[in-house]
Amino acid sequence: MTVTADIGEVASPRNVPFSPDRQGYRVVPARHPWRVVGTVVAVVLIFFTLQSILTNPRWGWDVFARFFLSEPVLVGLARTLLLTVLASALGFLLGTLLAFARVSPSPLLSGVSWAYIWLLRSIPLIVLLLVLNNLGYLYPTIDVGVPFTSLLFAQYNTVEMFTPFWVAVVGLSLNQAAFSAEIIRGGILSVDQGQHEAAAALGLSRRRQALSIVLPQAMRAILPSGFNEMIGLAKSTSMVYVLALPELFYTVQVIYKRNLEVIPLLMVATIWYLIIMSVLSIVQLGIERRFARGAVRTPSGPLLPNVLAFLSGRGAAPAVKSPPPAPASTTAVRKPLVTAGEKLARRGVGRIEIRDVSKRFGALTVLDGVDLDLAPGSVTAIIGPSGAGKSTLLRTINHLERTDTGFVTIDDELVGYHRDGQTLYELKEAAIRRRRAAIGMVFQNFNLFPHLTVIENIIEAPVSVQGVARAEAVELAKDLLARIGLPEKADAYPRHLSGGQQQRVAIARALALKPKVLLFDEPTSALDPELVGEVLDVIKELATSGTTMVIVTHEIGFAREVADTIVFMEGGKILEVGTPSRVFTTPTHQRTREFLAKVL
Ligand SMILES: Nc1ncnc2c1ncn2[C@@H]1O[C@H](COP(=O)(O)OP(=O)(O)OP(=O)(O)O)[C@@H](O)[C@H]1O
Repeated sequence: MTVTADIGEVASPRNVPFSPDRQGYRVVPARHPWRVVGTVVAVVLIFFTLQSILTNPRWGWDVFARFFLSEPVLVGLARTLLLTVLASALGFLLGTLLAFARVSPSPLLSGVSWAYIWLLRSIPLIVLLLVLNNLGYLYPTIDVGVPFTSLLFAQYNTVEMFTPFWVAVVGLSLNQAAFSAEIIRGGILSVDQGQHEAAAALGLSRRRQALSIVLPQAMRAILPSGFNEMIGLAKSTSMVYVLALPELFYTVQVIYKRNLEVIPLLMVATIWYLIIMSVLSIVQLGIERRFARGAVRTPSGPLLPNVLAFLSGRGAAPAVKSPPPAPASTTAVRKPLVTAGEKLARRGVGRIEIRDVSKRFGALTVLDGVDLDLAPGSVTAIIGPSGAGKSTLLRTINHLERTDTGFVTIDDELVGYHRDGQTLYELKEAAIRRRRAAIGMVFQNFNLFPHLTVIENIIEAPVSVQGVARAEAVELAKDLLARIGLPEKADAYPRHLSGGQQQRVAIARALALKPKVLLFDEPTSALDPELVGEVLDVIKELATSGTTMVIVTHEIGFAREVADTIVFMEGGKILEVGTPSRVFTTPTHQRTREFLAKVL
């Protein structure tokens, strides 16, 4: 008996409250009559189109069948494929260099890259190919020697060297590079600034930052347009007919001019282009999945097993990695964060001296002659109203922010400069990076690398900056994960962790470099209130480790509990420094009293 009959006997269905415990409901899906009409129209159209194509003898399918796999067509096809592969590879390589040059701080590099892109995008491809084909007229020989002298090591005939095939490869690559450069630049710009900062704070070299951190993340934005370009290029190869180079399209043209079977031979070229584009689209799908690692909440499995599973009716294959198990209790018993031996090794290490540091952003003075001395192993909380310059001061300690005047030293070693008499010379990037490795930094937004697993995030800097062997770094990372209570998350991606867990991993990543000094920039501001506790617990434990710690925080209760020194800042100046008991109970400065009255 259906419920409709049942309800109908008692009252109208509208009056009857829905009762979930009733059995026997019949579910009727919503109807979409226009969807049905659309499908029928589409099927009819496809049927008539196919029928017309297959039954009209003028399409000449017998001629098509004769030439589809003929030798000249296959040779032309191979040439088209070779041109596409070579020009794509060279074009994307040059495009990547141009894109990095374009975003570089050097105005010269950026300008040259801009000019190249502007010029090559403006010149029609056909004109570029014809100019390159006439290079022999402009420069009959290519000379290798010392310019402005008569010293000549070798001389080549331009026409002999620059065959139509190489003219095509060079022309297509130069053209492709200009378009790919802008696509790659778009990808680079789509990577969050925090990722660059985290990579710099870990001391990764520029090359490593570009290849391991920025490009893999940029690929997600680059791939769809990049493949579009590649598909466009595969079709643009037909333009090299102006060089009389027999690629696929030129070959079929030559044949149909002889036998006058225009349509069947155009179909030969069309079907081959369709096949090339389909293969490229499948490759694109596979590569896009590869670079989606860590970027999606529910990763889809590998492409091929999924397709096979779908075809055999078994549904989708499981994802690359099974979702991480339920979070372990943060209160579970775990190893101490820092061992007694490590505490001993840190004794007397990590003295910070900040001298007369000033910093302006345009007309705004953000730091105004700041002086501060922090003892080895001390824990300092910097508090103050928003915009006081707290984060900027913290970032000058590891030279993420350059000072306008003044300097910072750690254990008497200047950060970011070397001194010669009364002059401070800024160090080269590589030297700054080496010194930065001694200063760990934890950011408000965690800034974990989303495309790397937890363990890969932690070992990245020890392996690439400190040259630790990978196996050793993995052991150390696993040990750190056990100490922060996340041993089971080694292979999870950051996106699959809660905010609190991500921040704990970020702390482990900073600790992996065994830093002398740890900087925390509002480490709990981006967390839900219930997750704050688990991060603060880890920081509290670190506070007893003998590592010098500087924490910018709005958590006044936490600052009081964990810090041995409180620094109150406002308007780019330090107004008050003292122990928590003194600053919180008897602040000497009027502004500190007003601030604490508001936040306590
Ligand atoms: N890169 C920058 N360019 C221009 N102005 C900046 C830059 N970074 C910071 N500022 C400005 O410098 C001032 C101090 O910023 P900072 O982030 O150091 O303050 P804060 O005390 O940490 O504030 P909050 O507690 O809100 O984070 C602010 O007015 C900010 O707008």
